[in-house]
Amino acid sequence: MAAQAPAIEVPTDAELLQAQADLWRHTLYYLTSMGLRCAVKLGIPTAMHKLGGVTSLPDLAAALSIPASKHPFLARLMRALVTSGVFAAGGSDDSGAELFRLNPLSRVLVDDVVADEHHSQTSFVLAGTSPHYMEAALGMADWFKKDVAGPVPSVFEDVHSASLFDESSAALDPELDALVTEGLEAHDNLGIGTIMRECHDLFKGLESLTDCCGGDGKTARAIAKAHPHVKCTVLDLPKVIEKTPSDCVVNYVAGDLFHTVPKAQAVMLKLVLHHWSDDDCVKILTQ
Ligand SMILES: C[S@+](CC[C@H](N)C(=O)[O-])C[C@H]1O[C@@H](n2cnc3c(N)ncnc32)[C@H](O)[C@@H]1O
Repeated sequence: MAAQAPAIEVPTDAELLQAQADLWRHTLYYLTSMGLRCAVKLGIPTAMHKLGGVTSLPDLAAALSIPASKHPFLARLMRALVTSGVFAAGGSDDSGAELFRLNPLSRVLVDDVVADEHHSQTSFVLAGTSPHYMEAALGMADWFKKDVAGPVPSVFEDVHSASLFDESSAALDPELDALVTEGLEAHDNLGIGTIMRECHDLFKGLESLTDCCGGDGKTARAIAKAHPHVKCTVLDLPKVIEKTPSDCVVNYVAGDLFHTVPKAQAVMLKLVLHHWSDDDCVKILTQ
């Protein structure tokens, strides 16, 4: 006799209403990311910066050349992005018009500003919300069902037959490859000022350091500037090092962290190990 499925526990009305609200939230959550992508593609943070960091909807619509038929939808987008914390509500102006402000998050999405500690993160957003990333995420259920012998490919590798950071991703989509590299550099450069201020003592007494996967060397240069006695070396892939102008502050080495890591008293692995499997991490740490 077939086993009977267990009875489903009946939730209370309050639980059911909460469950329904949560279900809607989780089902449509991707629209938060897409709203952020839309704001970046329209250049909303940069336009707000040029308007003094605070704007009414008509001024924003005019700055972005949004057609009148879409103004009510721009209002919805902005309110949704305030709710998700991308912008801040700015009260209202003398005529009672609703205002929106840049907050710390949207400030790092302002392009075309040259300042030591400003590194626009727009390429990170555009890469992370790109069609290739979305397609990979949509392939997750099929990926789970496939049994594989040997190393398990990531969902991205499974769906696109390409791996991030290597030649295959450049062949898949050169624009995405450039965005990913740019986005990582921007991320790498974002918090270095804070790290130098908050973790100053960490580098005391150190004579040499290798920044493994150190990209364009911004982090290593900041360390060398704050701690001139530390001899800094950057290791990254040849395609990254070839594009990095050499300087007299940091030593740049092109290579693969699985094969060689330039010798130093300390090795920095910032935002590296999460990308690899446990076995690969052991290989990296062995190096
Ligand atoms: C996510 S990692 C680390 C980024 C950086 N340290 C940071 O904090 O943002 C990205 C960097 O790793 C480099 N990379 C990827 N695979 C590598 C390998 N096998 N050997 C050396 N560098 C590699 C990439 O070229 C890229 O610059």
